[in-house]
Amino acid sequence: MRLHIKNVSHSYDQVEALRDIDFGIEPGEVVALIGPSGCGKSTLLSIIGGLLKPTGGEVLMCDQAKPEGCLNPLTYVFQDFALLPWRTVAGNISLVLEDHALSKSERDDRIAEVLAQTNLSDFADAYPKQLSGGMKQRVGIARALAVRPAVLLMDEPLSALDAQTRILLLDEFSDMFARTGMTAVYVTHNLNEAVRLAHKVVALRRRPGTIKEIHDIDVPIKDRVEGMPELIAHEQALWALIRDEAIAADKELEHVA
Ligand SMILES: Nc1ncnc2c1ncn2[C@@H]1O[C@H](COP(=O)(O)OP(=O)(O)OP(=O)(O)O)[C@@H](O)[C@H]1O
Repeated sequence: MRLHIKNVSHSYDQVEALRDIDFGIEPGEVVALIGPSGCGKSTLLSIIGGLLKPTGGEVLMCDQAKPEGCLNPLTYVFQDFALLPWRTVAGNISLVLEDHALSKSERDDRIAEVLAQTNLSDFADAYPKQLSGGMKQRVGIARALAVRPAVLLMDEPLSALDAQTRILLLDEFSDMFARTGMTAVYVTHNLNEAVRLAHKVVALRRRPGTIKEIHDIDVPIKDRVEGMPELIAHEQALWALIRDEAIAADKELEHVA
């Protein structure tokens, strides 16, 4: 499915969060949204996902192409996992399937499939409190994949995890994108994640959030490895783009605190 973010603007009462954001998301493309705190990344993701209606512009689905068996074209992966503690891993995944007309065996097959894809098959009956943060986020990914989305919307999915787990999951995300050719929008503060995962990085400036630059990364995702000179160069270029505003945003937050 191709999306067109067409002249999207959004204001929260007096706060102009986004102004005239315009870009396309092609099928199979991973787009990272980066920029300083408060530049409107999460607002834009919510608008793309249909959780928030923009005060100007629109998000167009330019075609209806969806993966076979797609139950929900736009699906979220949350920073804080958003798992129900009283449900098992399989039960948490089942939750997103229960409102759909699937037989029990179809549901069980889908659950088994996404558990296998996320290396969780042995943990189907575990409860969230028994899992590490990295495992919980794998469940978040499995739950999102269970509906076979056309576009995966990921809001800082690694930011609640410790450094080692981030490295491991970043490798897994990279494998997943390379293997499945999935379309995704990935919000992050972390430029290393952006250059490992994205074909296209949309850098926003703040007050109001506008596009500063759309930066293409033409290294195939399957060939990207940590520390690769091309990726380091892209990361440095992105940092040069947002550095001054990131510092300004940080000072402001310190001041507020
Ligand atoms: N519900 C809301 N009501 C009022 N203002 C809001 C609301 N949500 C966000 N804002 C404001 O809109 C602007 C953009 O916020 P948003 O959370 O989208 O930015 P962000 O880039 O995702 O920030 P961060 O990187 O810190 O998560 C900020 O100035 C923020 O204070």
